[in-house]
Amino acid sequence: NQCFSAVVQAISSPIDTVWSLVRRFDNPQVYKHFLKSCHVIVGDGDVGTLREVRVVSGLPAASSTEKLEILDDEKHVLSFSVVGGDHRLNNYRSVTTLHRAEGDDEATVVVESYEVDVPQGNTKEETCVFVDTIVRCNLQSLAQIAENLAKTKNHEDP
Ligand SMILES: O=C(Cc1cc(C2CC2)c(-n2cc(CNC(=O)c3cnc4ccccc4n3)nn2)c(C2CC2)c1)NC1(C(=O)O)CCCCC1
Repeated sequence: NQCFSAVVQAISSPIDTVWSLVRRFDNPQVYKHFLKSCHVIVGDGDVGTLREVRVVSGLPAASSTEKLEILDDEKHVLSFSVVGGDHRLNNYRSVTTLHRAEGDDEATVVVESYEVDVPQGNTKEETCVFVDTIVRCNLQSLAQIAENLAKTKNHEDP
């Protein structure tokens, strides 16, 4: 019994700027503010890399072990799965894709879809609401950082 959903976020920043943030599997805490730290257990940041992330204190879980499944710099696709940790997100796997916004080269649309097992004692609906909320937070934070980066870059360029 799994739940599937997707979150879409428009970002006023060029696709390469947004991708430079999303593609860093070794440094997710740049925009995922529920994460306190991340360290790579195995690998060099390419497909197959394993990371351990620690969440900020005060949350029920403490850590999660995650594996990079897809990293495509041409198609702007990143996918990872959760393979361990002291939480209840079993068989979580997400795919994040970036798209140039129609008719605006300075804008990007991010689509993050995921699947996860519905935990014992929760409904499909509750699980989607729970995960959608976190993913939406992450993508809103990504938008803020990417838009700030785009401003500074434009400022530097003559
Ligand atoms: O952003 C993050 C960081 C992140 C990672 C984790 C867990 C260590 C993995 C957590 N967390 C999870 C928990 C314990 N509750 C669950 O397990 C859990 C699972 N089913 C549920 C279903 C319904 C209701 C409550 C549920 N409750 N305590 N803390 C958080 C807290 C909630 C804000 C944030 N993680 C994702 C990412 O994109 O990196 C996006 C979200 C999915 C995982 C990947």
